[in-house]
Amino acid sequence: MKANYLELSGVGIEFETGGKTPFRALQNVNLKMAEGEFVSLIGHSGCGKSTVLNIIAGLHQATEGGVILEGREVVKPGPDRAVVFQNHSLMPWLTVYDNVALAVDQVFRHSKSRAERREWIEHNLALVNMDHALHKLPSEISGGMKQRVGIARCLAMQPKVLLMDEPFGALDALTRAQLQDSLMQIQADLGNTVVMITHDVDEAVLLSDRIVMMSNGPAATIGDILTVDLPRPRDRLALAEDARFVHLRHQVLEFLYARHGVAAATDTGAKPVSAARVLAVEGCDRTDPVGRSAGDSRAA
Ligand SMILES: Nc1ncnc2c1ncn2[C@@H]1O[C@H](COP(=O)(O)OP(=O)(O)OP(=O)(O)O)[C@@H](O)[C@H]1O
Repeated sequence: MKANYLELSGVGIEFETGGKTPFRALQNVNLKMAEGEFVSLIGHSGCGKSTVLNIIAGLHQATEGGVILEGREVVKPGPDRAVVFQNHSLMPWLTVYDNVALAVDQVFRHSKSRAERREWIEHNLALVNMDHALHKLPSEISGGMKQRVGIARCLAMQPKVLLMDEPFGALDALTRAQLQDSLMQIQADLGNTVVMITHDVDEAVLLSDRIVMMSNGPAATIGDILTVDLPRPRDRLALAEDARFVHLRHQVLEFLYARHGVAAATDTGAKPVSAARVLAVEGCDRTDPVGRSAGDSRAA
């Protein structure tokens, strides 16, 4: 396993706003990831998580600093980095099989025979338990199933890094839990290097090796990094009662609410809400969507 497999050094970005002053979204973001590591990005809405992911994906260019993947600078998108978005991005006119085939043909047209590609597509759909629906159209399967196909499509490209932008954010709690378990199993089997954005504190602790907690923007940066040293495989039911899990969860909440309370609270001079209060209010028994307003359609 390579230690500095993916490295962000001194990453900053300014966006043109149309006015005189550009908007500085990120400043001095530094992160080194090992091969096979699972890292979650968490932070309040609008702090810059997707921007970090897009810079790693090569969809945005950093204004300062840069990203090195396996010794090479990332300057544009490439098949070595696959992105899973919150809402599946399947082609509605293609079957489940053909949606995955599109990506597989692009990457393996010259290196795998037609029969090998067919086997590979079916194998990846089996990994996410979707091999029973090869010939269905996206409109004929559920939201969770579509998301499974999106994940299979990314896995089938054998990317060096899997980038996931709130992959389970739009799903109901039961489907989300099933997909989290599938993802843990797949990562245990394949050893993928994963960067995942989430607003769900429990999800971050359950899935990650490390949780990167971002400060509020503008000029957001990494505020702290929490190592999740819970042994694998992880069982969600057992962990719910596990003192270490509860402690890690509390540390994330402490960062988000006590140390980096929402901007509205600090702007008005009010004290940020304490993690203890959040836990007390929520009864400490549920997932904590971060930085979502009541009107936000993505709220869990
Ligand atoms: N292309 C762009 N042009 C101008 N500003 C942008 C652009 N993309 C992002 N921003 C701004 O940069 C900041 C970070 O946005 P980003 O989408 O990365 O946040 P986020 O943490 O992923 O938010 P959320 O959790 O709500 O998805 C925001 O203030 C956003 O308005």
